[in-house]
Amino acid sequence: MNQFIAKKIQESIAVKNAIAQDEQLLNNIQHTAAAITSSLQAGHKILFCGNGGSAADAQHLAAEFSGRFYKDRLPLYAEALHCNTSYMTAVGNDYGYDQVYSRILRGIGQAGDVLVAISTSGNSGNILEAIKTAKEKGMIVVGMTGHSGGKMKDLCDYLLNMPSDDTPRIQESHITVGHIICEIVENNLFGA
Ligand SMILES: O=C(CO)[C@@H](O)[C@H](O)[C@H](O)[C@H](O)COP(=O)(O)O
Ligand SMILES: [Zn+2]
Repeated sequence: MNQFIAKKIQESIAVKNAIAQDEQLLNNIQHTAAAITSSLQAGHKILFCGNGGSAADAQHLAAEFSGRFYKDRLPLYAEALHCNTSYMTAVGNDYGYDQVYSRILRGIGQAGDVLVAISTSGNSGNILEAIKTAKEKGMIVVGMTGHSGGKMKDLCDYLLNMPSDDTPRIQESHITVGHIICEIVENNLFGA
């Protein structure tokens, strides 16, 4: 059993090592942090969405911005879109689950806001609909996906496609990269 556990840990490390050696992906992470910084500086907001574990990741990362990360500093405007269960159950029930994120974006999304769309497959219907609406609104779209990017591949302004096809390993890297982006943005806005 310990061998199995050690193998899983090595697999998680291998994905992170591959990110650290991928100059293009590192550049995309850097550019994403710059875009989020500029959006917040201009008074816009950062909205996150995902399903299952990626909803948890969306909520986790939004809270780093809106609550605090390393620094005791002003709060930043960031939200995860799934947190109102009355909204999610009503819109899922009345309009269909594919509409749950696009509908709220139609209400609150504004040009210049950033949507961080998290999907390991890149193929979840509600995430694809959210991206479509965000683009119609003039929002900036950051996609966090697995290696192929799925259908999200050509729809995002910034694609952070983790070099793995294994859902949990992709999610672990999304959180690592998300934390790094939070740290860069916090340093940009409040000093290193
Ligand atoms: O956390 C996990 C697996 O680690 C699951 O809850 C997973 O997030 C769900 O199956 C999602 O529905 C997968 O959707 P996606 O990442 O392909 O968009
Ligand atoms: Zn999971």
